[in-house]
Amino acid sequence: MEVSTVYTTQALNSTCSISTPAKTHLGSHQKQVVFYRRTTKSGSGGGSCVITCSAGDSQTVVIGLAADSGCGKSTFMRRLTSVFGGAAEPPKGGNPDSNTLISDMTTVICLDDYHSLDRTGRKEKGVTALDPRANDFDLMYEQVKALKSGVAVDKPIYNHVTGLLDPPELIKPPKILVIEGLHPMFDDRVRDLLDFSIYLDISNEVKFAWKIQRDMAERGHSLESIKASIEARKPDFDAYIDPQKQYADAVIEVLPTQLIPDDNEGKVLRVRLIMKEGVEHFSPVYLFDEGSTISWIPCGRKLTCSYPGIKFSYGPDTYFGNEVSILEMDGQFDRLDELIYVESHLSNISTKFYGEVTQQMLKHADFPGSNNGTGLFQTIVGLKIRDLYEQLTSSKTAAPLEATKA
Ligand SMILES: Nc1ncnc2c1ncn2[C@@H]1O[C@H](COP(=O)(O)OP(=O)(O)OP(=O)(O)O)[C@@H](O)[C@H]1O
Ligand SMILES: O=C(CO)[C@H](O)[C@H](O)COP(=O)(O)O
Repeated sequence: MEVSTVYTTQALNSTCSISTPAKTHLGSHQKQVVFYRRTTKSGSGGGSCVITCSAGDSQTVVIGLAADSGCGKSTFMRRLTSVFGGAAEPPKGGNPDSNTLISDMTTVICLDDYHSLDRTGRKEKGVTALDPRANDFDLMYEQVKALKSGVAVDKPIYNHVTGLLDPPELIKPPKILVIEGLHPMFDDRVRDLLDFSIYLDISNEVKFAWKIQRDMAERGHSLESIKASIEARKPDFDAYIDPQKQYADAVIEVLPTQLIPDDNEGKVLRVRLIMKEGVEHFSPVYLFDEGSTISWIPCGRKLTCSYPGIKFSYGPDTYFGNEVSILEMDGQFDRLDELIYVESHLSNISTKFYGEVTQQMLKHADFPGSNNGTGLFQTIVGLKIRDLYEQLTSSKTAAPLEATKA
């Protein structure tokens, strides 16, 4: 079923006038946001209008996090929001099945909320949720653009419990907006709104091991049904989700270990942090010496390692034609407090004090991946995002001063 709800865009602390779309001359403090009504099944109720607002000074920094379902987005988000301090919670007094998480600094919205077809609708049309035809990219673009410009929106909610589209919830523009889900970099208009983008690239073998662990243990699914669901999603995953990694500023790639020959357990992981060079406000992390090619086995007097050990690598490379730096960790930590030894050999990690990475990792030692490169690199990317946010916001406040000087 398609949806006939009208989604409005509300201005926060702003004066707005609504008109039909037209070329309008905007004052320097005015923002123009076009919002769309979804067309009903009969075709009525569609169209668009324009809201012109005098928005506040603060602008929202927008981060995109793309990954397939069950690939660690929620875990990554918990690590990221923790870097900014304060716990992230669903909107107070709202829909208990809301997918949104709000903390002092961040609002995380799940792009599943832009499914234009509910579960029955997808079944009727024979499309998966990964298919662009099951998602409303016009609305996603308009609402992310509005939030980025300081304008609140009524965002739809996709209810994962019922499989239905619930009435919308009000989202106010936060300091940092994270859009996480299947398609944050699919639509070029949405992609252009991102200040930084991350792709979690989990290899098929590892994805399968994680899904089995979660869906069999926590959701009572059978091995056969898990296999069937992964297979059914694969063509659309390959066509629409995976290609987004070429646009990401940072990719966390998770592969089976190379330290155990023919390992098929998926417990020990080789994790690669692929960082694009030349991204404004983001300088890649390095090991020992920037730009060199390094291989490092830190096990010994200062780092306890049991079989199969730990190996780090670092160096320049290319990825989808772009220059990148890649930091790799294969293996897992025995003692998390000894991570400080590794941390002290990494540079450009954007910590505010010595040992901050280790402190963050210890704080969330119970999160999945805390003993390997997934947790380590997610934490580092969280710190890099904090740094990017601080640079972006300080350059915005510094701009008028520079203008005065000139
Ligand atoms: N780094 C990791 N190491 C081991 N297992 C992990 C890791 N990250 C996630 N998992 C496993 O994958 C499951 C899904 O993780 P998470 O909920 O963070 O993913 P998600 O992408 O948000 O999933 P969904 O989109 O389905 O809600 C976890 O319950 C855990 O079993
Ligand atoms: O990929 C997904 C989430 O990222 C889901 O498969 C998608 O949202 C469809 O949800 P449901 O399982 O409720 O049908």
